[in-house]
Amino acid sequence: MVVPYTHEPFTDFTVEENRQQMLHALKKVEKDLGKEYPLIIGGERITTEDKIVSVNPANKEEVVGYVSKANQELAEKAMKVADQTFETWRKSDPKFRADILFRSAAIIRRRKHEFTAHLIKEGGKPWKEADADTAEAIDFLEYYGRQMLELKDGVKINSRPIEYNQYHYIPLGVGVVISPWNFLFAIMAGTTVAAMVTGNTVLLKPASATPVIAYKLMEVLEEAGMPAGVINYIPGPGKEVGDYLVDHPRTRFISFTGSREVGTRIFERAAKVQEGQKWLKRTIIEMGGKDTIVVDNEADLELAAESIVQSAFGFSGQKCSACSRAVIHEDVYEEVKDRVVELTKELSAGNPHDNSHFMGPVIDQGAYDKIMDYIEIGKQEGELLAGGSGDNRIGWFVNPTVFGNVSPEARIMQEEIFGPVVALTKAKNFDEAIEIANNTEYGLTGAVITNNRTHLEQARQDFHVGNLYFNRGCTAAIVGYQPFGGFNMSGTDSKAGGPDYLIHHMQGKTSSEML
Ligand SMILES: NC(=O)c1ccc[n+]([C@@H]2O[C@H](COP(=O)([O-])OP(=O)(O)OC[C@H]3O[C@@H](n4cnc5c(N)ncnc54)[C@H](O)[C@@H]3O)[C@@H](O)[C@H]2O)c1
Ligand SMILES: N[C@@H](CCC=O)C(=O)O
Repeated sequence: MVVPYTHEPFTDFTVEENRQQMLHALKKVEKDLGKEYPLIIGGERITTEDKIVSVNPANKEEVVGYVSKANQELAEKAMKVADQTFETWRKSDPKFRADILFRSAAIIRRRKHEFTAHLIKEGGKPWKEADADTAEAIDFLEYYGRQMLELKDGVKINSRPIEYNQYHYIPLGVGVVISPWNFLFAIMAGTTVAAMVTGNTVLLKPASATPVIAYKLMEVLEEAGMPAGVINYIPGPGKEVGDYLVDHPRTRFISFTGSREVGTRIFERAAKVQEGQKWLKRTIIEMGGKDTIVVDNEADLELAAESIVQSAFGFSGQKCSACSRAVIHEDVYEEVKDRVVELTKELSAGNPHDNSHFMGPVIDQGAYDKIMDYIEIGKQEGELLAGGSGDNRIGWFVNPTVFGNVSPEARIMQEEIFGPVVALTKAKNFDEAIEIANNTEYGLTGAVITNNRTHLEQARQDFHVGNLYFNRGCTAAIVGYQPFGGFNMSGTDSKAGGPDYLIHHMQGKTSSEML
C-alpha cells in the first residue's frame, strides 16, 4: 500500500550543506549545456535539421540545448503512434500506470538538486523558485498516482435485486498536452502525467522557450517503465504544430496551459467538428490572471505589504497567480504604499546562478519588450513609485516596479503584464474594494488581508476567483492542499492538483448486468 500523500518539503538554502549541494548540481548541469535533444515518437529518437535553441534567459549567450523541432509531418507520425498505442494502453492496469508515476517521483527526488539546477538555467528561476517547481513536479506525480488508485474501481452506485450496476471511468483517447514555460517542470509534468495515468496516450508539446526539461521528464518516465508510444515528445512551433494537432480529427482532448490569447484560439478551433471526427473534443484550458490583493483598514499592514511584494515579484511576476494589482482601503493606503515601496527597493534582479538576488530575468526578448511597454503605459496611467527600468544587455532583467494611484479601469489594472509590475489603487470601503477586485475579465487568484471576520466571510462569497487566500499572498498553491484553477477568462477551472482533476481526462461508463 502506498503511504498517504504529503507534499514534498522545500529546501532551506541557508543551510550550508544544501547550498553546497546546489552549487555542485549547477556545476554538473553546466557540463550538459549545449547538448542536442531529439524528438521521441514511439520511443524512437528522431533528429531534425531545424532546431529550437533553448537559452539561459539570464545569459543569452549560454545555450541550454539544441532541440529538434517537429513539423506537421512528424506531428502526424506521432498522432498515428499515439492512436495505435492507445489500443493497448487504455487496457493497462491503472496500478501499473500509477507505479510509473511513483517510481518517476522517486527518481526525480534522488536527483532533485540536479533538476532544480536545470530550471535555474533553462527557466531563469531563482533557487527558491526552482526548488519549488521541482517539488511541485514530484507532488503532481505522487498525488495523481494516488488519485488514480482511488478512481480505478469507479464509484459505487445503486443496484436493484435483479441487476448489478457498475460505474467506471474509462480513458478518452489521444490527448494533446500544450504547456507553458513559467512552471516549466511542474505544469508540464503535471498536465502530461495526469493525461497518461488515466489511460490516455499523449502528444506533449512543451513551450518553445523551455523544451529541454520536458525531454528530461521523458527520460525519467522511460526509466520508470513507461512503454514506448504512450507519451510522444514533439516540441515545435505553437502555430504550426499546435494548430495542426488541435484541429486533428483523431485528437480526443486538449490540455492547454498558457495565455488567454492562445487558450481562446484553441477553444474555438477545438469546437469545430472536423471531417471524420467522431466526438466532441474535450478541452482543459487554463489561462492567465490579473490577480488582486485587497487590504482592509483593520489589517496587519506589515503582512499586507509583505504579501503584496512577495506575490508581485516572486519569479519576476511571471506567475499566472502573481499579484499585479492591490486594492487598499483609503484609511491605510499611504502606510501600505510606503512600506511596499520600501520593501521593493530592497530587492534586486540579477543572474540567479549564485542565489544573491531575489529576482532573476524574464524569459525572453518578447517578454522583456512587452513588460517595458507596459511600464511606459504605467507612467501615463499612474505615479511611478519604484523601479521602472530594465537591462537586456546580458540577460533580460526588469527591475521590480510599483505604480501608485492607478485608476481601476487603467490598462495596467486590467491587462495581464506577466512581469514584475504591480499597480496600487484606493478603495473607500471594503464593499468597493471587492467590487474593484472583481472588475477584470479574469478570476484566478486573490487575497484579502483583514482581521475583520465579517469581511472575510463577505469575500468568501463575493470575491470571484478560483483560488482565494486570507491573510497571506496569492501565489504558491500546493498540490493536494490548494487545488489550482480559475474562473472566467482564467480558464475552465479544472483545478490542477485537486481531487476532480483526473476525471477531466476520462469519461464515465455505466454497465448494468441482469442477474
Ligand atoms: N492558469 C494557469 O494554471 C496558468 C499556469 C501557468 C501559466 N499560465 C498562463 O500562461 C501564460 C504564460 O505562458 P506562455 O507564454 O507559455 O503562454 P502561451 O499561450 O504563449 O504558450 C503556451 C503554449 O501554447 C503554445 N502555443 C502557442 N500558439 C499555439 C497555437 N496556435 N496552438 C497551440 N499551441 C500554441 C506555446 O508554444 C506554448 O507551448 C500566462 O498568460 C500565464 O498566466 C496559466
Ligand atoms: N500554481 C502557481 C501558479 C501557476 C501559474 O503560473 C501558484 O499557485 O502560484
